[in-house]
Formats: sequence, C-alpha cells, structure tokens
Amino acid sequence: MNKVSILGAGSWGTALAILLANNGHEVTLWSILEAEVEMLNTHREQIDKLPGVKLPANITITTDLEVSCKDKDLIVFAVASPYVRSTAKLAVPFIKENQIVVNVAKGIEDSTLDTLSDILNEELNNADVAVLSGPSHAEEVSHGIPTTVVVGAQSKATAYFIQDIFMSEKFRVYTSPDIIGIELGGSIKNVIALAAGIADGLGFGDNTKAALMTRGIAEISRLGIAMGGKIETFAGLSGVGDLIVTCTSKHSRNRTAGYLIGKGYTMNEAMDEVKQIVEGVYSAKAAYALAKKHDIPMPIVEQINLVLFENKPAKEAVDDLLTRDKRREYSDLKWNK
Ligand SMILES: NC(=O)C1=CN([C@@H]2O[C@H](COP(=O)(O)OP(=O)(O)OC[C@H]3O[C@@H](n4cnc5c(N)ncnc54)[C@H](O)[C@@H]3O)[C@@H](O)[C@H]2O)C=CC1
Ligand SMILES: O=C(CO)COP(=O)(O)O
Repeated sequence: MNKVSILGAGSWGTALAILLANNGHEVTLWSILEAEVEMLNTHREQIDKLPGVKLPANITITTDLEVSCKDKDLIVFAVASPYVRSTAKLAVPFIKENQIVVNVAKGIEDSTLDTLSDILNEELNNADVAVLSGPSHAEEVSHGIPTTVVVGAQSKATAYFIQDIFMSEKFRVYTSPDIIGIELGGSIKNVIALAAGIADGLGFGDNTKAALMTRGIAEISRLGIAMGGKIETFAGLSGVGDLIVTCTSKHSRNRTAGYLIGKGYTMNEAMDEVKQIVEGVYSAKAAYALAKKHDIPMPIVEQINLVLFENKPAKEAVDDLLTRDKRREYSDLKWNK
C-alpha cells in the first residue's frame, strides 16, 4: 500500500483515483474547484463526468493542497494541461526533494512550447518527474474495461515503481525511458483527432479517417524524432495506440469537438458544447509552432490551425490537403533504379 495523491478531480483524475483505491492504495483526490470537491464528497460520485461510478471509501477528497502533497509516495498531476504550471506553483511549497511525480495530462504549453514534464521539472525544483499516457478513456477505465498505458521515467527504478502502483488485472502498464516521445504522441494526437472529427462532421467516411490517422502519425513521428523521441514510441501505445482510440471513440472530447466544427460550429461553440477540456485546441498552436521551429512539414496540423484560429472553412482545408504537391509516402525510402 502506498500513499498516493491525485491533483485534479475531473474525469481522468477521478477514474485514476478509483483504479488506485481499488489497487489498495490510500488515495487523496484534490481539486482547486470547491464545487467539484463538494459534489464528490456529497455524492461519492463524479456525477457530471463519470455518472453511475461510485468512489471507494479509501479516497479522501479535499481542496487542501498541503494535505494532498505532504508525505506522499507518489503525486499524480491530473489537472487539464493549461493548469499544470499554476498547480505546480501552488504545490511546490509542500513537495519534498526527489518526490516522485507522474503527469497524466496531455498537452504542450503554447506560450513556451514546453512539454508538461518540462514545466514540472522547472517548477518543482528537484522532483523526479515521470509521465503516464496511452489509449485510456476515463469512462472505460472507471468501469474496469481492459486498458494499457505506458509510463516514461528518467530511471528504471522510478518507472517500475509507478508501474507497480498503477498495474492491475484490468490496467496493464508498460515502461519506457522515452519521456519526450510519449508526451509528443499524447498531446499531438489530440490535434489529429480534431481533424478526424471534422472529417466525420463533414460526412466523409472510413477511408478519410484512416488517411488522417496514418498521415497524422507520420507528422507526429517526424516532429517527435527531430525533438529526440524514438520511432518505436510513435508506433506504440502513446503514439498510434492513443491516436486510434481518440480518432475513433465516442468518448473523445477532441473528436467530438471536431465533429461539431465539421457540422458548422465555431471552435468556441464546439468547446462550450463539449463542456470538458478539449486539449487539441491548445496543442494545435504549440504543435504548429514546434513544426516551424524544427522545420518539419505538418500539413494536417497547419490546416487545423487555419480552421480553428483563422476561420478557414473545414471543407476548404480538406481540399487544400488533397491537392498538395505530389509526394512520396516516406522520403527516406529510395528506389534502386
Ligand atoms: N478524460 C480522459 O479520458 C483522459 C484525459 N487525459 C488527460 O487528463 C487531463 C485532464 O483531463 P480530464 O480529467 O478529462 O479533464 P476534465 O475537463 O474532466 O477536468 C479537468 C479538471 O482540471 C481541474 N481544474 C479546472 N480548473 C483548474 C484550475 N484553474 N487549476 C487547477 N485545476 C483545475 C479540475 O479538477 C477539473 O475537473 C487532460 O490533459 C486530458 O487530456 C488523459 C487520458 C484520459
Ligand atoms: O487522451 C484520451 C484518451 O486516451 C482522451 O481523449 P479526449 O481528451 O479527446 O477525450
């Protein structure tokens, strides 16, 4: 049994709290939102986001960050990505040297182009920062539906420690040293999921979605390798695995927001309708800026930026993608003749 704290009590923080409590750990679930904590304490259920799933008794729910961070074996960052830095700044006074911290949010800070582990390393002094990512919708994890993820950490010991804490018969955890590869796959797949949703909203079919997913992972891999990630990671759970689930699942907020945009909603109308965080909207800007910085062609990411931020009609973006100059599928593959 370990003492684990989860910061952020939305869908994902709550689903992981249930998983970890069922694994026998002593869990503290923190939210900055008083109404959220009150609702969770009153109903012992995330009634808005995970209706029908009761919280086990060994979860303490609080707005007290000191209680949440002091003397913990593991601190899980599960706030939405735009709040990772502000939450880390609030938490740092209570975080001990070499504290093991695992971030489960998916995003890139658009003002700095920092990944979320960069942010935690900057803000938390000498914490040991890891990441956990993969195809894992909270709705399914909270119902014990079989799920697999990967933990990336700087040392094998930390990766194995986190693996042991999360692993259950229904939640299989792999380990990896490739933190940057895991983070880039997990955040940029949300941008491609917006595109997949738009294609659905425009009434296109399975061929179009498969094309977006395949060319999407090609874009993510090109950028990710330029930034130090490993090709195997983009073919793995946090890469193509998460891309598949997010582009195809009824649970995906990013795909749903894209669908609404394809149906004619503006970006803001779509985000309001979805209600929960649509991370791809934030990651789209950052991914495009990183593409320019590293001189990597990312045509789908570029078109999504034009649709989201410059009101380009989605149909026009698709036409522009289809009528680009002719290309080889992979420019590294050469003919002998
Ligand atoms: N929902 C899912 O299935 C999964 C989500 N994730 C990632 O986990 C992260 C959180 O997602 P969800 O829980 O689904 O989002 P959500 O929209 O359900 O909840 C976000 C939570 O962030 C917290 N929050 C809101 N405002 C805040 C503030 N100003 N300061 C600090 N905390 C604040 C609140 O606890 C809120 O419930 C995202 O990065 C998401 O991509 C990752 C895997 C699965
Ligand atoms: O990352 C996720 C599943 O792995 C959740 O995706 P959405 O934020 O699009 O719902």
